[in-house]
Amino acid sequence: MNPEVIDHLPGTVPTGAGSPDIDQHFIRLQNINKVFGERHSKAMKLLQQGAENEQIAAETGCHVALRNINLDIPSNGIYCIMGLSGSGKSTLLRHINRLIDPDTGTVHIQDVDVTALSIPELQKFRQKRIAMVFQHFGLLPHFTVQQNAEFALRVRGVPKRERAEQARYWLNEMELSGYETHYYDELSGGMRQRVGLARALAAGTDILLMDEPFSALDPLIRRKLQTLLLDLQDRLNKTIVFITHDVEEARILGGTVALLNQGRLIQHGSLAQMASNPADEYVASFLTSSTDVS
Ligand SMILES: Nc1ncnc2c1ncn2[C@@H]1O[C@H](COP(=O)(O)OP(=O)(O)OP(=O)(O)O)[C@@H](O)[C@H]1O
Repeated sequence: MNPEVIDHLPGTVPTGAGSPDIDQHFIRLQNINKVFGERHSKAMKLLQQGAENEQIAAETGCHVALRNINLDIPSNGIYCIMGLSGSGKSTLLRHINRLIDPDTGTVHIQDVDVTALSIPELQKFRQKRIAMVFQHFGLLPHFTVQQNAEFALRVRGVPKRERAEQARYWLNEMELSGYETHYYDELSGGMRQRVGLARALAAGTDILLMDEPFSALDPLIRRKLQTLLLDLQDRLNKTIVFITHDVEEARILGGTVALLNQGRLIQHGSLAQMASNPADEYVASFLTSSTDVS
Protein backbone atom coordinates (compact mmCIF):
# COMPACT_ATOMS: atom_id res chain seq x y z
CA MET A 1 0.00 0.00 0.00
CA ASN A 2 1.16 3.49 -0.81
CA PRO A 3 2.70 4.92 2.41
CA GLU A 4 1.19 8.35 1.70
CA VAL A 5 -2.22 6.72 1.79
CA ILE A 6 -1.47 4.83 4.98
CA ASP A 7 -0.72 8.18 6.61
CA HIS A 8 -4.18 9.38 5.78
CA LEU A 9 -6.40 6.34 6.06
CA PRO A 10 -9.57 7.09 7.99
CA GLY A 11 -8.35 5.46 11.19
CA THR A 12 -5.11 7.43 11.11
CA VAL A 13 -6.52 10.86 10.40
CA PRO A 14 -4.69 13.23 12.75
CA THR A 15 -6.86 14.57 15.55
CA GLY A 16 -6.93 17.84 17.39
CA ALA A 17 -6.02 16.06 20.61
CA GLY A 18 -2.47 16.93 21.60
CA SER A 19 -2.32 19.60 18.90
CA PRO A 20 1.11 20.25 17.42
CA ASP A 21 2.94 23.48 18.23
CA ILE A 22 1.82 26.30 15.99
CA ASP A 23 4.43 27.54 13.55
CA GLN A 24 3.80 31.30 13.24
CA HIS A 25 5.72 31.49 9.94
CA PHE A 26 4.30 28.33 8.37
CA ILE A 27 3.36 30.11 5.13
CA ARG A 28 5.50 33.18 4.47
CA LEU A 29 4.94 35.62 1.62
CA GLN A 30 7.74 38.15 1.21
CA ASN A 31 7.82 41.24 -1.00
CA ILE A 32 5.19 39.91 -3.40
CA ASN A 33 4.29 42.18 -6.30
CA LYS A 34 1.98 41.10 -9.11
CA VAL A 35 0.99 43.12 -12.14
CA PHE A 36 -1.37 41.94 -14.89
CA GLY A 37 -1.24 43.37 -18.39
CA GLU A 38 0.74 43.54 -21.59
CA ARG A 39 3.09 46.45 -20.91
CA HIS A 40 4.32 44.58 -17.95
CA SER A 41 7.97 45.64 -17.70
CA LYS A 42 7.07 49.32 -17.93
CA ALA A 43 4.44 48.80 -15.23
CA MET A 44 6.91 47.00 -12.96
CA LYS A 45 9.42 49.79 -13.43
CA LEU A 46 6.84 52.38 -12.39
CA LEU A 47 5.78 50.23 -9.45
CA GLN A 48 9.35 49.99 -8.25
CA GLN A 49 9.66 53.77 -8.54
CA GLY A 50 6.68 54.03 -6.19
CA ALA A 51 4.01 55.08 -8.70
CA GLU A 52 0.40 54.66 -7.54
CA ASN A 53 -1.84 51.99 -9.08
CA GLU A 54 -3.92 54.60 -10.93
CA GLN A 55 -0.84 56.15 -12.55
CA ILE A 56 0.44 52.72 -13.59
CA ALA A 57 -2.95 51.89 -15.08
CA ALA A 58 -3.10 55.24 -16.91
CA GLU A 59 0.43 54.98 -18.35
CA THR A 60 0.56 51.28 -19.19
CA GLY A 61 -2.97 49.85 -19.06
CA CYS A 62 -1.67 47.32 -16.53
CA HIS A 63 -3.40 46.40 -13.30
CA VAL A 64 -1.47 46.11 -10.04
CA ALA A 65 -3.08 43.12 -8.31
CA LEU A 66 -0.66 42.82 -5.38
CA ARG A 67 1.72 45.43 -3.97
CA ASN A 68 4.59 44.57 -1.68
CA ILE A 69 2.79 41.87 0.26
CA ASN A 70 4.55 40.57 3.36
CA LEU A 71 2.46 38.13 5.34
CA ASP A 72 3.05 35.22 7.69
CA ILE A 73 0.27 32.67 8.04
CA PRO A 74 0.52 30.38 11.07
CA SER A 75 0.02 26.62 10.89
CA ASN A 76 -2.90 24.62 12.27
CA GLY A 77 -5.64 27.20 12.12
CA ILE A 78 -8.07 29.04 9.87
CA TYR A 79 -6.72 32.29 8.42
CA CYS A 80 -9.12 34.51 6.49
CA ILE A 81 -8.18 36.76 3.59
CA MET A 82 -10.65 39.62 3.27
CA GLY A 83 -11.26 42.67 1.11
CA LEU A 84 -13.62 44.11 -1.43
CA SER A 85 -14.05 42.63 -4.88
CA GLY A 86 -10.88 43.14 -6.94
CA SER A 87 -8.67 43.80 -3.88
CA GLY A 88 -6.38 40.86 -4.74
CA LYS A 89 -7.63 38.05 -2.47
CA SER A 90 -7.70 35.28 -5.08
CA THR A 91 -4.42 36.44 -6.57
CA LEU A 92 -2.79 36.23 -3.15
CA LEU A 93 -4.25 32.78 -2.45
CA ARG A 94 -3.09 31.47 -5.81
CA HIS A 95 0.47 32.53 -5.05
CA ILE A 96 0.56 30.04 -2.17
CA ASN A 97 0.27 27.05 -4.52
CA ARG A 98 1.81 28.99 -7.39
CA LEU A 99 -1.19 28.83 -9.64
CA ILE A 100 0.07 32.39 -10.12
CA ASP A 101 3.78 33.26 -10.18
CA PRO A 102 4.85 36.48 -8.48
CA ASP A 103 6.63 39.21 -10.44
CA THR A 104 8.88 39.74 -7.45
CA GLY A 105 9.14 38.10 -4.05
CA THR A 106 9.00 34.64 -2.57
CA VAL A 107 6.56 32.21 -1.03
CA HIS A 108 7.83 29.76 1.55
CA ILE A 109 5.93 26.91 3.12
CA GLN A 110 7.99 25.89 6.13
CA ASP A 111 11.48 25.61 4.69
CA VAL A 112 10.37 25.05 1.08
CA ASP A 113 10.77 28.00 -1.27
CA VAL A 114 7.69 27.32 -3.41
CA THR A 115 8.74 30.02 -5.87
CA ALA A 116 12.00 28.18 -6.58
CA LEU A 117 10.48 24.77 -7.34
CA SER A 118 10.72 23.37 -10.86
CA ILE A 119 7.39 22.49 -12.49
CA PRO A 120 7.65 18.74 -11.71
CA GLU A 121 8.71 19.54 -8.12
CA LEU A 122 5.82 21.98 -7.81
CA GLN A 123 3.32 19.40 -9.08
CA LYS A 124 4.53 16.87 -6.52
CA PHE A 125 4.56 19.45 -3.75
CA ARG A 126 0.99 20.51 -4.52
CA GLN A 127 -0.25 16.94 -4.67
CA LYS A 128 1.27 16.15 -1.31
CA ARG A 129 0.73 19.36 0.61
CA ILE A 130 -2.00 21.62 -0.81
CA ALA A 131 -5.65 21.07 -1.75
CA MET A 132 -8.02 23.73 -2.99
CA VAL A 133 -11.75 24.35 -2.67
CA PHE A 134 -13.37 26.75 -5.15
CA GLN A 135 -16.35 29.09 -4.98
CA HIS A 136 -18.01 27.35 -7.92
CA PHE A 137 -16.97 23.91 -6.73
CA GLY A 138 -14.62 22.97 -9.59
CA LEU A 139 -16.20 19.54 -10.00
CA LEU A 140 -15.97 17.58 -13.22
CA PRO A 141 -19.55 17.30 -14.51
CA HIS A 142 -18.96 14.06 -16.41
CA PHE A 143 -17.55 12.39 -13.28
CA THR A 144 -19.72 10.86 -10.57
CA VAL A 145 -19.57 12.10 -6.98
CA GLN A 146 -17.27 9.18 -6.13
CA GLN A 147 -14.96 9.87 -9.09
CA ASN A 148 -14.78 13.54 -8.20
CA ALA A 149 -13.93 12.73 -4.59
CA GLU A 150 -11.18 10.34 -5.76
CA PHE A 151 -9.76 12.78 -8.26
CA ALA A 152 -6.72 14.09 -6.38
CA LEU A 153 -5.69 10.61 -5.33
CA ARG A 154 -6.09 9.34 -8.88
CA VAL A 155 -3.81 12.14 -10.16
CA ARG A 156 -1.29 11.12 -7.52
CA GLY A 157 -1.38 7.52 -8.80
CA VAL A 158 -2.97 5.96 -5.70
CA PRO A 159 -4.30 2.47 -6.53
CA LYS A 160 -7.99 2.18 -7.26
CA ARG A 161 -9.12 0.32 -4.14
CA GLU A 162 -7.27 2.61 -1.77
CA ARG A 163 -8.49 5.81 -3.36
CA ALA A 164 -12.06 4.46 -3.46
CA GLU A 165 -11.84 3.71 0.27
CA GLN A 166 -10.49 7.19 1.09
CA ALA A 167 -13.13 8.92 -1.03
CA ARG A 168 -15.96 6.88 0.49
CA TYR A 169 -14.75 7.76 3.98
CA TRP A 170 -14.80 11.49 3.25
CA LEU A 171 -18.08 11.36 1.37
CA ASN A 172 -19.59 9.70 4.41
CA GLU A 173 -18.10 12.44 6.62
CA MET A 174 -19.80 14.95 4.31
CA GLU A 175 -23.11 13.08 4.68
CA LEU A 176 -23.04 12.08 1.03
CA SER A 177 -23.17 8.32 1.42
CA GLY A 178 -25.70 6.99 -1.08
CA TYR A 179 -24.87 9.70 -3.62
CA GLU A 180 -21.64 8.14 -4.95
CA THR A 181 -23.05 7.42 -8.39
CA HIS A 182 -24.77 10.79 -8.80
CA TYR A 183 -23.59 13.49 -11.18
CA TYR A 184 -23.11 17.23 -10.70
CA ASP A 185 -26.48 18.09 -12.27
CA GLU A 186 -28.29 15.98 -9.71
CA LEU A 187 -26.84 17.80 -6.67
CA SER A 188 -27.83 20.93 -4.79
CA GLY A 189 -25.26 23.72 -4.30
CA GLY A 190 -24.55 22.61 -0.74
CA MET A 191 -24.04 19.01 -1.86
CA ARG A 192 -21.72 20.12 -4.65
CA GLN A 193 -19.55 21.97 -2.20
CA ARG A 194 -19.54 19.00 0.18
CA VAL A 195 -18.19 16.94 -2.72
CA GLY A 196 -15.57 19.67 -3.25
CA LEU A 197 -14.64 19.41 0.42
CA ALA A 198 -14.56 15.59 0.31
CA ARG A 199 -12.23 15.77 -2.68
CA ALA A 200 -9.92 18.21 -0.92
CA LEU A 201 -9.90 16.22 2.33
CA ALA A 202 -9.41 12.88 0.58
CA ALA A 203 -6.21 14.32 -0.86
CA GLY A 204 -4.86 14.19 2.72
CA THR A 205 -2.87 17.43 2.44
CA ASP A 206 -2.02 19.52 5.49
CA ILE A 207 -2.92 22.80 3.73
CA LEU A 208 -6.36 23.75 2.39
CA LEU A 209 -6.84 26.84 0.24
CA MET A 210 -10.49 27.86 0.14
CA ASP A 211 -11.54 30.57 -2.31
CA GLU A 212 -14.93 31.88 -1.11
CA PRO A 213 -16.14 28.30 -0.80
CA PHE A 214 -19.51 29.12 0.73
CA SER A 215 -20.42 32.42 -0.89
CA ALA A 216 -22.50 30.87 -3.68
CA LEU A 217 -24.71 29.10 -1.11
CA ASP A 218 -27.85 30.31 0.59
CA PRO A 219 -27.45 31.50 4.21
CA LEU A 220 -28.74 28.38 5.98
CA ILE A 221 -26.59 26.00 3.97
CA ARG A 222 -23.67 28.36 4.37
CA ARG A 223 -24.06 28.30 8.16
CA LYS A 224 -24.24 24.50 8.12
CA LEU A 225 -21.03 24.23 6.11
CA GLN A 226 -19.24 26.73 8.36
CA THR A 227 -20.13 24.51 11.34
CA LEU A 228 -19.03 21.42 9.44
CA LEU A 229 -15.70 23.04 8.62
CA LEU A 230 -15.16 24.07 12.25
CA ASP A 231 -15.96 20.54 13.48
CA LEU A 232 -13.54 19.08 10.96
CA GLN A 233 -10.85 21.56 11.88
CA ASP A 234 -11.18 20.58 15.55
CA ARG A 235 -10.27 17.05 14.56
CA LEU A 236 -7.87 17.60 11.67
CA ASN A 237 -5.89 20.68 12.68
CA LYS A 238 -5.08 21.69 9.12
CA THR A 239 -3.73 25.01 7.94
CA ILE A 240 -6.67 26.61 6.15
CA VAL A 241 -6.44 29.84 4.19
CA PHE A 242 -10.00 30.98 3.57
CA ILE A 243 -11.16 33.87 1.40
CA THR A 244 -14.33 35.64 2.41
CA HIS A 245 -16.03 38.99 1.86
CA ASP A 246 -18.07 38.50 4.96
CA VAL A 247 -16.85 39.74 8.36
CA GLU A 248 -19.41 37.58 10.15
CA GLU A 249 -18.09 34.48 8.39
CA ALA A 250 -14.51 35.42 9.33
CA ARG A 251 -15.61 35.89 12.94
CA ILE A 252 -17.32 32.47 13.02
CA LEU A 253 -14.18 30.88 11.60
CA GLY A 254 -11.98 32.22 14.39
CA GLY A 255 -11.49 35.86 13.53
CA THR A 256 -7.89 35.86 12.31
CA VAL A 257 -7.71 37.90 9.12
CA ALA A 258 -5.60 39.77 6.61
CA LEU A 259 -7.41 42.69 4.98
CA LEU A 260 -6.49 43.80 1.45
CA ASN A 261 -7.36 47.00 -0.35
CA GLN A 262 -6.38 47.61 -3.98
CA GLY A 263 -3.61 45.01 -3.78
CA ARG A 264 -2.13 46.28 -0.54
CA LEU A 265 -2.16 44.46 2.77
CA ILE A 266 -3.74 47.06 5.01
CA GLN A 267 -3.94 45.23 8.33
CA HIS A 268 -3.77 41.73 9.74
CA GLY A 269 -4.45 40.12 13.08
CA SER A 270 -7.59 39.41 15.06
CA LEU A 271 -10.86 41.06 14.08
CA ALA A 272 -11.33 42.26 17.64
CA GLN A 273 -7.91 44.01 17.59
CA MET A 274 -8.65 45.50 14.20
CA ALA A 275 -12.04 46.77 15.36
CA SER A 276 -10.55 48.41 18.45
CA ASN A 277 -7.48 49.75 16.64
CA PRO A 278 -8.15 50.02 12.89
CA ALA A 279 -5.13 50.93 10.75
CA ASP A 280 -7.13 53.46 8.75
CA GLU A 281 -10.61 54.65 7.73
CA TYR A 282 -10.94 51.87 5.19
CA VAL A 283 -10.48 49.15 7.84
CA ALA A 284 -12.90 50.87 10.19
CA SER A 285 -15.60 51.20 7.56
CA PHE A 286 -14.99 47.70 6.14
CA LEU A 287 -15.54 46.18 9.58
CA THR A 288 -18.49 48.29 10.64
CA SER A 289 -20.26 48.04 7.30
CA SER A 290 -20.55 44.29 7.80
CA THR A 291 -21.15 43.46 11.42
CA ASP A 292 -20.22 43.99 15.05
CA VAL A 293 -16.93 42.17 15.62
CA SER A 294 -16.15 43.30 19.15
N1 LIG B 1 -5.41 36.95 -15.13
C1 LIG B 1 -5.67 38.25 -14.93
N2 LIG B 1 -5.48 39.15 -15.91
C2 LIG B 1 -5.73 40.45 -15.73
N3 LIG B 1 -6.18 40.98 -14.56
C3 LIG B 1 -6.39 40.13 -13.56
C4 LIG B 1 -6.16 38.72 -13.69
N4 LIG B 1 -6.46 38.13 -12.50
C5 LIG B 1 -6.87 39.12 -11.69
N5 LIG B 1 -6.83 40.30 -12.31
C6 LIG B 1 -7.18 41.61 -11.74
O1 LIG B 1 -6.47 41.75 -10.52
C7 LIG B 1 -7.29 42.33 -9.53
C8 LIG B 1 -7.37 41.41 -8.33
O2 LIG B 1 -8.12 40.27 -8.70
P1 LIG B 1 -8.54 39.14 -7.68
O3 LIG B 1 -9.35 38.15 -8.42
O4 LIG B 1 -7.33 38.67 -6.96
O5 LIG B 1 -9.46 39.97 -6.67
P2 LIG B 1 -10.42 39.43 -5.55
O6 LIG B 1 -10.22 40.28 -4.35
O7 LIG B 1 -10.24 37.96 -5.37
O8 LIG B 1 -11.83 39.75 -6.18
P3 LIG B 1 -13.23 38.95 -6.08
O9 LIG B 1 -13.68 39.08 -4.66
O10 LIG B 1 -14.12 39.70 -7.02
O11 LIG B 1 -12.97 37.54 -6.49
C9 LIG B 1 -8.66 42.56 -10.17
O12 LIG B 1 -8.75 43.90 -10.55
C10 LIG B 1 -8.65 41.66 -11.37
O13 LIG B 1 -9.42 42.20 -12.41
